[in-house]
Formats: sequence, C-alpha cells, structure tokens
Amino acid sequence: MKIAIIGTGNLGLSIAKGLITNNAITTLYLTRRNPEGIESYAEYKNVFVTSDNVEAVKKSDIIIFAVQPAQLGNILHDIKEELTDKHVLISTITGYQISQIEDIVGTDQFIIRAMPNTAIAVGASMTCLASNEKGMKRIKIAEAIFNRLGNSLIIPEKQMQAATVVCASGIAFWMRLIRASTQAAIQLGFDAKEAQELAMHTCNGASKLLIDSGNHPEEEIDRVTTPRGCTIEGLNEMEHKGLSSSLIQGMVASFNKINVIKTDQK
Ligand SMILES: NC(=O)C1=CN([C@@H]2O[C@H](COP(=O)(O)OP(=O)(O)OC[C@H]3O[C@@H](n4cnc5c(N)ncnc54)[C@H](O)[C@@H]3O)[C@@H](O)[C@H]2O)C=CC1
Ligand SMILES: O=C(O)[C@@H]1CCC=N1
Repeated sequence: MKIAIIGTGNLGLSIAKGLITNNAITTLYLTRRNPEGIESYAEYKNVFVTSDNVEAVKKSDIIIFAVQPAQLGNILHDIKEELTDKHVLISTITGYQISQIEDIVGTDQFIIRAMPNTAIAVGASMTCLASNEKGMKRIKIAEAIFNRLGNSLIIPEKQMQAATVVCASGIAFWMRLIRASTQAAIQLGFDAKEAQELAMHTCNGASKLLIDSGNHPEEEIDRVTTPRGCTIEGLNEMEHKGLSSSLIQGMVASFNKINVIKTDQK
C-alpha cells in the first residue's frame, strides 16, 4: 500500500511506527511543517520525509490526515486538485465531520474517519471507523490497515465523539490508573521499577482475561473477592471514594470538551 501521513506529530508518528514495524507499506510519505525532527525515518526502506503535502498525495493512494483540527481545512484546499479516484482519505481529526471534509473536496471522494490511539505504534490500537457513502466501498481497506495495527470497529459517524473519549483519550485514562497503582505499590514496599512492572502486567492480565473469556468484569471480580477478604475491602473503599464515579464523570467532561470544528479557513 502506498500511504501518506499528512502531519507526522504524536499520533502520525505512532501510526508510522506501527506501519513500518508491521511491514504494512509499499511506500510511506511522512509530512510535517518542519520535517527535520523526523529525518531519521527516511533511513527506512521506501519511507520518504517531506514538508510537501502535494507531492505526498500525488505519490500515494491512502492519505491519512493527523494534523491539529484547525490545520486540516487549509491542507484540504491545498491538495484537493490532486485527488483522483485512486485516493482514499482517512481523517483522524477530532471533531472534524465528514460533511465538512466533503464541503472542501466534494462528495465524490472515498472519505473515512478513523479514531486510533497511540498504541498503534506497537500494533495494539483500538480504532473506530466511519465513512461517507462513497467511502463504504473502501472501508475494508481501512479495516485491513487498522486490524493489522490492533483492532477496529465500524461505527456510525455520530458515535465518533464518544469513540474519541473511550479509545483515543482512553489510553491516557488507563495509563493514569496504572500510574496510581504503581504509586500504591511503591508505598507498599516495591521499588519503582518493580512497582510499574507489577501494575502494567496485572493490567494486561485483566484485559486479556476479559478479552479471551468474553466474561463481564464483575463475573471475574467475583472470583477474586474472598468473603471478608482484602479485595472487597479495597474495592469498597475505592468506591466510597468515588472511583467509578470519577472515571465516568471525567469521560463525560472529556466528551463535552470536543467541539465541532468551524471550517472558516480559505
Ligand atoms: N495524539 C493522540 O493520541 C490522538 C490525536 N488525534 C487527532 O490527531 C490529530 C493530531 O494530533 P497530535 O498528533 O496529537 O498533534 P501534533 O501537534 O503532535 O501533530 C500535528 C503535526 O502536524 C504537523 N503539521 C502542521 N501543519 C502541517 C501542514 N500544513 N502540513 C503537514 N504537517 C503539518 C505539525 O508539524 C505536527 O507535527 C489531532 O487532530 C487530534 O485530534 C486522534 C486520536 C488520538
Ligand atoms: O486530547 C485530544 O484532544 C486528542 C484527541 C484524542 C486524543 N488526543
């Protein structure tokens, strides 16, 4: 696959790492305003680094946009004359609706929205996908790319805002919980490195157990909570302090922060 990533910052670079490590490219163009910081990626075979978005679009079939929301409009205006029927446009931009992309490039383009997270760098992103009507014909290509770099789920576009919080921001929420667990482990006597190892792998195990068994978390928790034991004591104390409630409220606050981008450029 000939892929271009327009905007190789935090997310774009994570996608690039995933694509390169998983051997998922024929050619890969990486663009950013000041490409010096990612020059080292040009050492990989068939990877090209440039600030020229038009060149990247001309030389690629799959165009992944990973710029800040306010930057997308101008970029679409710059590249729209180069778009042909070979191109599939994949936008990871938060709050930027498909209809707003269509307003600039037209409805006769394959347009897909993708919401990955930074674990795409290690092939472990949960990525949600939605498309315009024409893009349905190419959604399998997007699925193939993102399934190679983790898991994907096709959703209606109206759920993209929620998917952004649960999956894209979600990885930060889980990492904060891992950090808190690490801090507790240090307080309970482990050194910092061991503490993080215990927290990370326990988190991984919980996730794998639910994925492999298909069980509800509470069914697995029931197996851990010995009556009058230490686990239920800890869980109840956490709930008295609002663990579930604060996580839910934080995710709703995150959801409410996402605004629909105003397309007033050019
Ligand atoms: N960071 C994350 O974990 C996630 C981010 N997103 C979305 O991805 C987008 C990018 O986010 P980040 O990577 O965090 O931002 P970032 O600021 O780290 O990266 C944006 C990159 O775009 C480049 N850029 C700016 N103007 C450009 C232009 N005209 N041509 C080419 N490159 C240009 C910048 O130099 C920068 O490297 C945002 O819209 C965000 O909502 C979505 C899911 C997860
Ligand atoms: O924090 C943000 O706004 C972006 C979108 C989801 C993850 N990072």
